[in-house]
Amino acid sequence: MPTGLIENDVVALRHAGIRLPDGTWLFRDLNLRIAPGQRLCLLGGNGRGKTTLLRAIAGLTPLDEGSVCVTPALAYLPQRFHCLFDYGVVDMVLMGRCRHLGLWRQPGATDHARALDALQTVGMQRLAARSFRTLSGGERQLVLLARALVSEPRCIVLDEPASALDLANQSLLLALLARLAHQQGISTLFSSHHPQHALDSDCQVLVMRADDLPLHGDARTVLTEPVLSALYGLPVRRIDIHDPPHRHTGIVPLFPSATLQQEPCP
Ligand SMILES: Nc1ncnc2c1ncn2[C@@H]1O[C@H](COP(=O)(O)OP(=O)(O)OP(=O)(O)O)[C@@H](O)[C@H]1O
Repeated sequence: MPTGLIENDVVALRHAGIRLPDGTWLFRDLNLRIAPGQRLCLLGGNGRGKTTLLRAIAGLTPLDEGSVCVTPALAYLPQRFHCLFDYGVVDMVLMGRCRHLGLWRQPGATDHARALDALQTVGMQRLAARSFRTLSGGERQLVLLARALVSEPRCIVLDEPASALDLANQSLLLALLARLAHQQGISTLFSSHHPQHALDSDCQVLVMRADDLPLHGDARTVLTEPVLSALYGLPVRRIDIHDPPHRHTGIVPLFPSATLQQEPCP
């Protein structure tokens, strides 16, 4: 077990803090434990520190205070991925096998089969013969998710994984993360600008607020209308929708521009 992790936890942050170059703290005294199969959605406005926190958990940004311990089997999906070389899609997915291959070993038939399986899981098997650089933003996000899957992770850290996905693929992503959690005990931490994703996934949330401590807890409890309205600086309503046998909660932001359009021109 890696030093600093308690029981089966895959992530442990203790009194974690990161300071910006101007001396202000992006977050401070943050304590967080992620257990196997736990899903945590990070919410917060632009520039609140979601990417920075996820990068710190992935070991890519150092903390200025406190400590972070993570499982060695952690996969990280960045918000944007610039590919220096012209890799094929399957080669890109196979990079996820590096940890299992060791130095100088080429991926074998089993690794290739796993890569194709993972592409199928994310609905991207039809792109197997393409160059990664030629893919659209959403296709890239899904291929990088396949790369994370073949690494056999215990925890996946995803920075806005749905930012380029259409509604069907957002649904596929959320269902996949839930399945990974329930069937394989894989934990996920993901950031989003869609509180709906946290509610629909019935997961935990960490709400990163300006000038206040983060709120942490069950999405359905934490994401009240006052909390959402304060977070985004505009009125936000929660609407319960009963679509038997399912119950959904919709999040509706009341954009001022919508009301302006209804006012008669002077
Ligand atoms: N190297 C840096 N130098 C100065 N400021 C930085 C640096 N890196 C990040 N920041 C600032 O830290 C803040 C948090 O950035 P971060 O990318 O973590 O926010 P975010 O919540 O992921 O935002 P978004 O939702 O827009 O992606 C931003 O104000 C950003 O400008």
